Amino acid sequence: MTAALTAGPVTATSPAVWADGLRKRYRRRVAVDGVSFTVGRGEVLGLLGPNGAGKTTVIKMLLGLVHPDAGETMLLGRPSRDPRSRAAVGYLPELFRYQPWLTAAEVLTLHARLAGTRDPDRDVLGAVGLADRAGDRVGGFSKGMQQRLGLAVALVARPELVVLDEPTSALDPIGRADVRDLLLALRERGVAVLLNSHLIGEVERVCDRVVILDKGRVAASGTLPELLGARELRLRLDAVGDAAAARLGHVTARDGDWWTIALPDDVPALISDLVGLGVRVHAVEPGRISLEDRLLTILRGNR
Ligand SMILES: Nc1ncnc2c1ncn2[C@@H]1O[C@H](COP(=O)(O)OP(=O)(O)OP(=O)(O)O)[C@@H](O)[C@H]1O
Repeated sequence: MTAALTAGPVTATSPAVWADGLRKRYRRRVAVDGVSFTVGRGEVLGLLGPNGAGKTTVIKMLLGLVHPDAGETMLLGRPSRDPRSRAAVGYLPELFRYQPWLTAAEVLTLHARLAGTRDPDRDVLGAVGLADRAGDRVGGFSKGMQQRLGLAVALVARPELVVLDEPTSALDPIGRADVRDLLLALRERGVAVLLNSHLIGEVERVCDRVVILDKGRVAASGTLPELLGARELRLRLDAVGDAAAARLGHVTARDGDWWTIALPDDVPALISDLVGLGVRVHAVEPGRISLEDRLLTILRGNR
């Protein structure tokens, strides 16, 4: 993997994140052990892995909050220690507290000034569903509202890369769906997102690519189709004669009335042929293993 990585010159097309051979040890415990990956511009990358896998440590090394023992990182085509790259990165830490005596609007103004932006995004409180709480003190916010504010802080300076460490852990289902829409809107605008989340369904819905960390190493990585394998079709059928069974092609699994086959090029043509051969078709659905199943298989195989 390392050989395929090239930081290249600083251009708008340099990867948003380039990490090569990151290592970190805390006393005798190896937290991160040779992690390399990239996040492209406008790409949403999910970082997955069990507790203690090293995800937060990787994020902190990328952002210059933890000094790596070895390895290199570039953000937006510049070394991560370069203030010009950091100014274009929005970060929502896993654990954070804002000054409880400030209002939400004041927190945003403060962070826009800290980021040195002349053009803060004034609509960002609306984007995270806090438009009507701008004048309220943060000390009175619920956990979920604080997390929404944290997201607004990460976005206020119009970043080119957003790093979100468990952004929805305190959010209700509607809040999670809002964040999902927000991430997809960011991607539309070409903003890159690095998302660390234990909510696998969420990662599966929004991420273009996934890196799975385990015991400080990359256990697997790839696009969802790469990780989840060939797609299949599940059909509930009865009255399947020999000719219909032959028409189904390669059957990968059979459980009573349920048949799982490799996804055919033309599903309607298959169904029409099956009906023509006297088959009763009760259900047709996509069959692909979930990211959760894949993750568990990878992690259990790694024990
Ligand atoms: N400041 C620190 N001092 C000592 N050990 C640390 C420190 N930070 C992290 N570690 C250790 O490094 C390993 C990786 O921790 P890290 O927080 O990166 O994991 P994680 O994948 O983010 O976990 P989680 O999903 O639980 O948040 C763990 O064994 C942890 O105990």
